[in-house]
Amino acid sequence: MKTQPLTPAEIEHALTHLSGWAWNCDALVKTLEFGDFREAMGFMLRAGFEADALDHHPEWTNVYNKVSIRLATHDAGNKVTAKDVELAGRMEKLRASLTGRA
Ligand SMILES: C[C@H](O)[C@H](O)[C@H]1CNC2=NC(N)=NC(=O)C2=N1
Repeated sequence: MKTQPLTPAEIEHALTHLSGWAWNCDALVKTLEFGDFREAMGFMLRAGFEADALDHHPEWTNVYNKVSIRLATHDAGNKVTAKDVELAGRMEKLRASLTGRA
């Protein structure tokens, strides 16, 4: 998998498949909202295992039912790579399956 930074055009294209995600010129970012703290923790546990399996780890914070996520690749100068796009996609699938929302 490509680990050099993606081009702006590649990132913009990836975002068309990642509903609610934004690119802040360094990272892919999104704040996810769950029904309650327990549901947010369920997401973090599952997403954490996915991240570890990919050997690619998010920066994230949790406040009650919200999880704010920032995805960038340290090994690529803290820029967005295909690994960030892959992890964002896996997180979206998990979020949809846990919340029942598309
Ligand atoms: C040695 C190990 O593969 C690296 O440190 C991995 C671990 N997790 C990582 N996570 C993220 N977000 N970026 C990285 O460059 C990265 N590198």
